[in-house]
Amino acid sequence: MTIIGALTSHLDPLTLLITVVVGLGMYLLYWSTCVQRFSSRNVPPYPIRPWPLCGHLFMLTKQPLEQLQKWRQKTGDVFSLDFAGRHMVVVNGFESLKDLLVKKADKLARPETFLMRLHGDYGLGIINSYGANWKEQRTLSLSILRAFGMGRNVIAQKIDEEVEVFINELAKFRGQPCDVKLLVHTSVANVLNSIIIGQRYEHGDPQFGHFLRLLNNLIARIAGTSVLNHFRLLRYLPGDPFEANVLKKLASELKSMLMRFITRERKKVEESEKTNTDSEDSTERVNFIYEYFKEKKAREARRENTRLDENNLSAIINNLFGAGSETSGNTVLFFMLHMLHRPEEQEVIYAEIKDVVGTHRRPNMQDKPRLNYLNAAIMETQRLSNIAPIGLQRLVLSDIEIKGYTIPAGTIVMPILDSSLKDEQTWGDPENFRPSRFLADDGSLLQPEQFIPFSFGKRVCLGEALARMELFLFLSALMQKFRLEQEADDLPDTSGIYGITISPKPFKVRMIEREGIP
Ligand code: HEM
Repeated sequence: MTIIGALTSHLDPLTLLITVVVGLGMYLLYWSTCVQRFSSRNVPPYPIRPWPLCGHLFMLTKQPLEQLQKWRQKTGDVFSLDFAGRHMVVVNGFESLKDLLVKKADKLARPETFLMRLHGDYGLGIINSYGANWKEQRTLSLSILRAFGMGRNVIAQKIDEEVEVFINELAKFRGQPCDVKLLVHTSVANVLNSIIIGQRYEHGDPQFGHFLRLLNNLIARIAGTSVLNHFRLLRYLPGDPFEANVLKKLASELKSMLMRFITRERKKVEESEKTNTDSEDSTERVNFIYEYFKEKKAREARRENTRLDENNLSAIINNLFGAGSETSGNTVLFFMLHMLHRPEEQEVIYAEIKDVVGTHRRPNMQDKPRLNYLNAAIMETQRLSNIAPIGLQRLVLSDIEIKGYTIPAGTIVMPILDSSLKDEQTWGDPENFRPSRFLADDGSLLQPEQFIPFSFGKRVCLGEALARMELFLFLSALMQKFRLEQEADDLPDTSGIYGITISPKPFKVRMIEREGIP
């Protein structure tokens, strides 16, 4: 719902008038101090004069990336925007992004959003925290995930279990046109279930279905409430026109579901301590929550000062599900879309798999270094159809210099990852899907430093290794087993829909089984 729609349908004329007058007065007051504050400093310029009250906010609604690129051409790599009185700075281009995200990383935190305030999780977990707490939570989370990926590689095993179900479910369509979105997202969420809570669910399980609906419902509503980040007064409007209370209810239901798993695993750790039965081989034991508690207990036993606790753990689980399901799922879907557009690329990938792996077994992680064309096609999907093109925002803690401009403390910075992934000078023809750009003349895989779909610096995506493994195992099995064919004469569009991440528009595909694949 638009602001105007929400205001007019929920307020009587007098309240509306008072709201407008008070809002305007506050804005003018803010604006005059804002102009004074910035006029004396070397801050990045505006590309265009901001509108009263909302600044540039509503100039960015429909195709934000395209608009940001137009402004970049006019103003340069680094420019300012005004979001309802809040100073924002947009940073483009590989060198400026590196300066910001790698060299100046210590002077950056995350800004608090309305949603974080609603959840009460600003400063908790990984995504929304910074400083010492972020460091402790991130370091432990990463080391748990790394340990799962080492030796017998529990993560690869868990993904492979899910891949088998995924492939069998796809085969059930028997080449009929199907919308695979739910299947893809369910499979990817199930990988996270296995890793985080230690159990997977059957597709169609009512409890899992409820969890997925909650998560999707929550994610779908977040974009609608983002206006509240900038117009704080609107939070107090009667009638909940932006559904903030619905969001709060959904979030607390999700949290209490997760708390049940947290309690279960805490009890398991306490039980195993009492009975001394913590067997290394127990696959049931291998889950993120259990390992987190085990480490918490160990630090407490050593009387270390630790911030490991249930509030941080619950925030981390939210972070992992929030950041880890849509992202990988949408990348799988974009890959399928690009394959539909390019039957000839499908045949190259299939021939490579047939040559390296054969058709008697599914590809595994040992095959990955030898399936370079497939790896290049996955990278090209992530470059061209990046699901997080605007990156994650930063809050500047103390003044920094980028490209000769001063970005003052308190500013929110938007790092535009797409500006590196689609840079014409780097890629030549950035708008074309051309996997061979990632291959050297001898067929080996290139890793250009400008390829940053997972961002870079100390805040680089925590799930990068997991996501790469998922993408490889799901997509190699998919390309080995099926040829993808379009449903109708018109090929589905490869452009995305803006939300929390970029997702493909709904499409149908025929999954045609190749001969002789298990
Ligand atoms: C194709 C899949 C994925 C892509 C493209 C992706 C991309 C990103 C990007 C661009 C960021 C922002 C980094 C920054 O702030 O500069 C990020 C952060 C993060 N991602 Fe991912 N991600 C993916 C999958 C995953 C998965 C599978 C997980 C975990 C299960 C995950 C967990 C996280 C977390 C926890 C952060 C916050 C890191 C921090 O603030 O320290 N991501 N991701």
